[in-house]
Amino acid sequence: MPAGGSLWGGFWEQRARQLQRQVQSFKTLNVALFFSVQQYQERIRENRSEATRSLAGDGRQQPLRRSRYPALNQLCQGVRRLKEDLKEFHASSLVLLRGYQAEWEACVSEVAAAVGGMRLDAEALQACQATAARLEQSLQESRARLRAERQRRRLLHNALVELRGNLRVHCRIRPLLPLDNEPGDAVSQSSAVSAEVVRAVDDETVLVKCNRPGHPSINKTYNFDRVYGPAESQSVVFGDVCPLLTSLLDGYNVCVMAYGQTGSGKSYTMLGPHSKGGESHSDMGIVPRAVEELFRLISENPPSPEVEVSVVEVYNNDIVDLLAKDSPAVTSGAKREVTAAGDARKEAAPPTCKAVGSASELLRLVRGGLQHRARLPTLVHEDSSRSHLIVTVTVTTALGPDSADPPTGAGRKSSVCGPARPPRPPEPAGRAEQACATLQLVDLAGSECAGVSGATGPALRETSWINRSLAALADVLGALSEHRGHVPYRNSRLTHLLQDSLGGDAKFLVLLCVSPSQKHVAQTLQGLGFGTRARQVERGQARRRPRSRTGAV
Ligand SMILES: Nc1ncnc2c1ncn2[C@@H]1O[C@H](COP(=O)(O)OP(=O)(O)OP(=O)(O)O)[C@@H](O)[C@H]1O
Repeated sequence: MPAGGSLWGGFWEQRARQLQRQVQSFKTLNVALFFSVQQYQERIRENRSEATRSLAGDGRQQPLRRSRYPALNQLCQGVRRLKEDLKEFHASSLVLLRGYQAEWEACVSEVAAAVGGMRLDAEALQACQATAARLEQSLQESRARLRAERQRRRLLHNALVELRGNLRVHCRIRPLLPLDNEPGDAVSQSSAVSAEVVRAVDDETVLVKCNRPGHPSINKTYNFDRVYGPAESQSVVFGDVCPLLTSLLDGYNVCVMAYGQTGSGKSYTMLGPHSKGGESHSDMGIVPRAVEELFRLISENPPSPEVEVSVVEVYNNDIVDLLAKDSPAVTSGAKREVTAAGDARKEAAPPTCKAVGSASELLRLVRGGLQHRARLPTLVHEDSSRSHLIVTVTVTTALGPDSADPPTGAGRKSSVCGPARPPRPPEPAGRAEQACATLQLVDLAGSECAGVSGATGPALRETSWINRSLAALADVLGALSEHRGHVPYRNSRLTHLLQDSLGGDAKFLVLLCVSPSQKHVAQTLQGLGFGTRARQVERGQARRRPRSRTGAV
């Protein structure tokens, strides 16, 4: 309770206000209760009057109920019928259901049987796959064996070739080109494939298969030491020439000669697509590649040998010096004639022979010489060579005291090895020995049929000389293969120039170029025949070409 009198007064005032508020709320509650009581009383009254009304209505409805009995009866009968229908429906549904169940069970057993069958199939498939894998493996093994056998056979064949005289024939089939289309020939124009009648069966076999209406059908195979298909690159072809350069530096004469009809790819193979240079490295022909490889080998094996080059062409059976640029005769258009080494007629000058110190220097000279080479567009080839081109690279190497006649390739990175030969007797003291070897790179003019090439006038004379010199070449090879006592080298300037390589002791590679086209099939058969005859030549083993510093070869 508060302590002071004023505090007491405040307390009671507050208390009085509270009580007044309570009284007020009780009054409000009382009024609300009053109204509720009145509402309840009102509801009781309403219920009473409703009950009275209901009792009165029940008395009125008795007759109505009685009138509704028949309808109720009908309704009951309808319900009964409905129940019976329902029962029937149930029974028929049951029958259907059983039928469906039987069908389902049959399906299930069919599926089970199929699954079982599939499992068996899968097992059989697995067994087949296992067999296929075994067969694949044995195929791989057989292939590897075949490769090894081929390699062995090639080595044996190489040894045989060395023994028979180092003359190899490689055949290159060029791709089909637009120039192979025969004017007006619907077949070859519409289908390049049908016009392709020459193909490489494997890397040693060429197949010629041709059925032309009105001509006897041809189906013939030819074997060579190596066959290049149309897709084989310049570098692949050079890969087989490359080892010969090692032999050259070991003192062996080497000759690589491209033979084939006009437009068959000889210049492409030997020089590249543009003989004037500027081609991409991958297109480079054998001449630039051989020159680069030669100087690469030289740089790896010091001391450097002396290298000289001469470039001549045989044109209309005249030997023309293509390096004699300074000659007024050449600049004025007439060409200077020279003679083959060993020719009895001494009145003609030997070809210009230039010393070179690098591959680029040598190639510059060759390209310069090529600008003077005789060329002419013909109906068969728009840039046809009308002369035989002979690039001769002479390499003179000083031989060490223990280097007399080693097996080919000794001391070099790679080589085409011949069988070992007995050592030569030692040179007298004080005489340094030199190996002087020549590399002849020959791009022959193409054989051609005057009627087909459309040659007339001077061009016809060129064609005639080309064909005559190629016939002379075939005669020489024929005489060599038959071991005739007389070999007609002097029937043509070409064979005379190549005498050392053809009948001598050089390592000789003939690159036989052929067109795959049906249009050229007759010339192709002639070329393949030439290659086959060349393979029959046996010349004896290649020998190194040593000479004393003072003496001649
Ligand atoms: N392997 C090849 N791949 C692509 N094109 C080639 C191939 N061989 C030759 N050719 C093309 O075929 C055409 C004829 O080739 P090439 O000039 O070498 O013939 P050729 O035998 O030297 O003819 P000719 O004896 O008349 O001079 C050229 O356009 C050349 O580029």
